[in-house]
Amino acid sequence: MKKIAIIGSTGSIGTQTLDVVQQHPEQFFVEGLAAGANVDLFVQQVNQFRPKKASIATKELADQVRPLLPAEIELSYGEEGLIEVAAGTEADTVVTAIVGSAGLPATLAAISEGKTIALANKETLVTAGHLVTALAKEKGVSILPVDSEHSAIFQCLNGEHMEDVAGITLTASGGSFRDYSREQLTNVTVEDALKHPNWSMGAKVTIDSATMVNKGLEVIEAHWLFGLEFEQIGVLLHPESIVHSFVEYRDGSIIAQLGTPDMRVPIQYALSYPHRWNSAAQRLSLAEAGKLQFREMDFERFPCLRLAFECGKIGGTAPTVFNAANEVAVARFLNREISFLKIEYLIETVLSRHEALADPSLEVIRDVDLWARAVAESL
Ligand SMILES: NC(=O)C1=CN([C@@H]2O[C@H](COP(=O)(O)OP(=O)(O)OC[C@H]3O[C@@H](n4cnc5c(N)ncnc54)[C@H](OP(=O)(O)O)[C@@H]3O)[C@@H](O)[C@H]2O)C=CC1
Ligand SMILES: CC(=O)[C@@H](O)[C@H](O)COP(=O)(O)O
Ligand SMILES: [Mn+2]
Repeated sequence: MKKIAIIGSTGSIGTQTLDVVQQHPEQFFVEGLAAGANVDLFVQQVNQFRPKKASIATKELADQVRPLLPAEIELSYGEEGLIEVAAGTEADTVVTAIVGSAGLPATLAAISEGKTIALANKETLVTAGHLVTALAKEKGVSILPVDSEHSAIFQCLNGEHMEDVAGITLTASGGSFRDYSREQLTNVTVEDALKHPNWSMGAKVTIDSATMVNKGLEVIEAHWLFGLEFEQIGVLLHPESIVHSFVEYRDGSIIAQLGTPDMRVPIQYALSYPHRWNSAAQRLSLAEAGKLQFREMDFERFPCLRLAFECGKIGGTAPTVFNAANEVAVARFLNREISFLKIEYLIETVLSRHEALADPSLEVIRDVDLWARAVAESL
């Protein structure tokens, strides 16, 4: 039986992780659940799964939910609560389903305690990939990808030798505005941006998908997860999201992973690895799919992807700034303070004011992250 803790249990990845748990109740014990502000769902989850420890975003929310939870459950809150759930239980695996670099301290704490990480929270690897991977190496901890593209690459690498890898290609749906010209992007709305063509996901990653920031974050995520140079990582537009990504080997062979777009499959694989279990996901019929389309990525149309590659290659604090500026820009767009196109303007402007620092400590990452957020708020 696997003991798991989930940070971000009330979100899209968190709830689908609990779906997987419900499909295979004999395989799991839920040790810890941490949520943000979705009180109703948090109370329901804690009462249903009876973790030993639970956490919610603030003291006020914790006071509000305490009477609604079984007395024996240890309830905490805030960043310390997240750390308690991620690192302070008997869980052997922590699913990082929280959004944003807010997940970094709890992820580092979980790794310090030797817990396997099922990583959905890509922002932690973007903002501090060198620290996360170095600590994981030191502690002998595996970081198993949940992100669909990285799960695909992980599956395609199974049993192979890294020195035989020529390169990998991440597929990109193109997001909500795939076929819009840049001119057409001028007046798009939040509602339009939230309509992803293939995946049902949280708001932030859906907007990231429309700006192509998501693929940029994923390129940097792949660099850290698989130890590849940025020159070995490509991106291809694939509107159907059926080929989840692929690896090219030095003999010219390409190995791809395919399936219908359903996050329960990569979530489950991170938890069942190295085994595979039954899944309720809809089966893929290639005959029904008929044609699959692939197109070259247009870096003029999607400048945030170009910026992400540039930041990844510069390294140090450049990806930290890219990520923090984007988090603020997306929040401001969702809050209807700025237009869609201003997201990329904010990222580019904040980056232009930053001189990247090499090999930053956690303290420097925190300071730079705060600085970038303040600048992005002020523009
Ligand atoms: N959704 C998807 O299909 C995919 C997502 N990912 C990645 O997975 C991560 C999660 O995405 P997704 O599930 O879509 O996001 P959601 O917005 O749906 O969920 C985010 C979760 O994090 C919680 N949360 C947010 N801030 C805090 C905080 N400060 N303290 C505690 N909990 C917090 C939320 O709590 P609450 O709702 O209670 O406020 C919620 O449970 C992201 O990094 C995303 O890029 C990767 C691949 C696919
Ligand atoms: C499901 C998943 O992994 C998302 O991160 C996905 O990648 C979004 O799709 P696009 O970024 O390709 O639009
Ligand atoms: Mn993805």
